[in-house]
Order: sequence, then C-alpha cells, then structure tokens
Amino acid sequence: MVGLPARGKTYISKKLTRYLNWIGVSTKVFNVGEYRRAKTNKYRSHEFFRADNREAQDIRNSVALLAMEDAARYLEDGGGEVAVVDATNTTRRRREILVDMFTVKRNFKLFFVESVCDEPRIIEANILEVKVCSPDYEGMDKNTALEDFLKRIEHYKQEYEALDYNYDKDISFIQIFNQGERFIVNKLAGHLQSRVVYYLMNIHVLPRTIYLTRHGESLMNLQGRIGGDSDLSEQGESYAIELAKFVKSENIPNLKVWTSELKRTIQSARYIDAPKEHWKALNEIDAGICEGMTYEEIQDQYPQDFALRDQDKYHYRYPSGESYQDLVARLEPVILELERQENVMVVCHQAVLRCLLAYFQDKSADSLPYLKVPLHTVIKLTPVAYGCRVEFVALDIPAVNTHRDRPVNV
Ligand SMILES: O=c1[nH]cnc2c1c(-c1ccccc1)cn2-c1ccc(Br)cc1
Ligand SMILES: O=P(O)(O)OC[C@H]1O[C@](O)(CO)[C@@H](O)[C@@H]1O
Repeated sequence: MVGLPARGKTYISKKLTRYLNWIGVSTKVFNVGEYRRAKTNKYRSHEFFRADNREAQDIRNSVALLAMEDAARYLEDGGGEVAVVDATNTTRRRREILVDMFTVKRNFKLFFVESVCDEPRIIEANILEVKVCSPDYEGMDKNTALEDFLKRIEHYKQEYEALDYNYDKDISFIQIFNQGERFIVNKLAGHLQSRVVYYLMNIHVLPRTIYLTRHGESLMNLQGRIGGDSDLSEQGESYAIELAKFVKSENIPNLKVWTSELKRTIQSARYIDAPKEHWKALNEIDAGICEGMTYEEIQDQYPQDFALRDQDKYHYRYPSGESYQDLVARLEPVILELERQENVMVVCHQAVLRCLLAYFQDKSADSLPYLKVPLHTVIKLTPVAYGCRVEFVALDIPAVNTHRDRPVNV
C-alpha cells in the first residue's frame, strides 16, 4: 500500500484481503503500525513522526523491515500467495527497499496500490471513525487526538513522494483518487493484478444495507429432500407475506430484490414492493445424482460419498453436481455486483447464503459449509469502519430445520 495516513489504506487492505481469501487466494495483511505499537509504546505525540526525529526514525525503519520480513516468510514458507504490506510507503526510498527485497532478491511480483485523497471532510471522517480510537490515543479526548493526527499527517507530507509515472514507469501500480472517483493503472502484470484492479474499481464507501434471506419453507424442505424446484409450503407462503411486511417496515430507499431462478425464491419475494432480478448464479448448490434425495437415502445408497462429504464439505463435489468451492466461483460475479450496488435484498438458498455470508463475515472455507442460516430469518448487513455489522432477524413463522451439524468424529 502507498498513501498518507487516513487515506483508507487499512480499509482497502482488509477488504481486499477478505475478497482474495474468499476466492481462494491465501492472503494476509502486515500492518506496520501494529508492528510499531508492539515494539514501542514510546508514541507520545506526533513528534514521533517528525522527519528529523532520529531515534523514532530508527524504530520506524526497523519495524517496517520486520513487517516486510514477516511478509516474505509468509510467501516463502507460510503458504501465502499474497502479502499486503499495509504501510504509508510514501517515499521512493522506502518503495525501492520493497522492490529490492521482493522483486530483486525473491522474484515476487510487486503491485503498489496508492490511495490519494485530499478531501478534508473525508480525511477528518476517517480520523474520527478509526484513528481516534487507535491505541496511540488511548485516554486522549477526541479533539486532541484529531489535532495530533493532523500534525502527524503534516510530518508525512514533508517527505511524501506519490507514485509518479516519470519515476515509476517500470513499476506495476494503481493510483486511486478520492475513493474511486478516478484511477491511474500502470504496467498490470498478471491475472491476479487484473482481478485486484477490477475489484478496487467496483467497491464504494456509500452507506447502504444488504439483506440476505433464504426462500420460505418449501414442500421439499418438509420432506427433508434436497435440491429440486418445489413450491412453498403453507408456512413458506406465510413467510413470503411476513417478509414483505418486514421490508415495508424497514423503509429502504431504492431497494432492489434479487432471487434465484427457482420457484421457491421467486414466490418468497412475490409480495415485496421493489424491482426484482432473477439470477441463475443464485440457484442452490447442484446435488447432482443426489438431487431430490433425503440425507438418509444418500447415506444408504451412496455411503462413501456421504462420508466423504463430511470429511471435506467445502471441496466435496456431488457426482454430476457441485461443491461449495464451485458455488463460490459461481457467486463471485454476484458479490462484485453487490459491491457496486446500494440497498439490495438477496432471496436465495442455504448453501448459497452460507457462501455470501462467508464473504461478508470473512469466514474460512472450512467453517463456511456449516454456518447456521435458518429458514424464515433475515440477515441484515451494514458496513461499519473496516467490517460490517450483522443482525439475524428471525421472523415469527415456524419452519423445519434443514441444518446438519459437522459430525463430531471427523
Ligand atoms: O478514509 C478514507 N480516505 C480515502 N479513501 C478511503 C477512505 C476509506 C475508509 C472507509 C471507512 C473507514 C476508514 C477508511 C476508504 N477509502 C477508499 C479508498 C479507495 C477505494 Br477504491 C475505496 C475506498
Ligand atoms: O450443504 P448442505 O448442508 O447439505 O446444505 C445444502 C442443501 O440445503 C438445501 O438448500 C435445503 O436442504 C438443499 O437444497 C441443499 O442441497
């Protein structure tokens, strides 16, 4: 990362890392500020960041080196594919050290992501939202902390050298201006850098709410049968009515409703007063040869498959069907479009909802297939600071339980 303090580097680092891990690219953030705080509680004020503060400079250089070495170790033998060095990296000198350490000495690809933003209101909002509560300012009142942080930024500005095509033409980078208003992209190298750029060009920070819910209880849910394309049960129909009332009570401006192409989600959204879109990509996991069966029948007819599935439920693919890993790949365009949108309600399915929720809650592949997503429950997601608030709103309509826990013996 490159950028003055309070330009959203940590926000981008965490969000990008969450996205890359979700699509299966092992990624980790190395935040230099955290390394500095671990090494010294010497921070007393912005003076620590003065360009002429020799002692502090030595501490800052050594912790930056520590973070970079940990990042290199993560890539070399920690199973990492992407390391995000979340630091200001605001001088050419510092970036040359990164180039030398990662590209020259270790033949890794280096991609710089710079956030440039001089909107005072945005800077101040960021400081008040995520900086004044930083450990650096423990016990200090908000305004003093704000003043101190602004002085800290001034010290960085003395030495700030933004990425510049004239000096950095051989470096792969993206410069983001004012939270995505404008971009400069230079020398993209490889598939992953293109995916990163595409993601960064699709996210925004506008406040909005995402609602996730499964369809109402279906006739096949009642029979304990998986898959298929059955109608709603009586109780499922009641849920559709309650869901519309809930949406009305939320007074959501410009809500869009997305369903799958299966009857049970379309019927569940039928009474909601909002434009509807039907996505095949939101269809439930394809159970292949097991479609329409109960778990007992599967255990009886395909005992090996049944056992295999619980041994590695994320990667297990039904014969002629899908795995959760396949589902994540199929849902990636839905996630990217959700990032572009504002208020959206997604009416989908148990396995699909687990995949979407895992993205927003940064859940591991191992835990994803066992997330509890009961019927007749609306999951409300609101972005806050670096993550999002998650609320489970159970509407008061009974439904069967379709959840199977991870068997204890595997
Ligand atoms: O403060 C900021 N300044 C400048 N750019 C910022 C932020 C934040 C931010 C948002 C929430 C909390 C803390 C920081 C996000 N971005 C940002 C940057 C690039 C893209 Br593409 C999208 C968002
Ligand atoms: O991965 P699990 O736990 O079997 O849940 C996915 C299943 O849930 C259902 O949506 C409802 O049982 C099935 O259609 C689907 O196969």
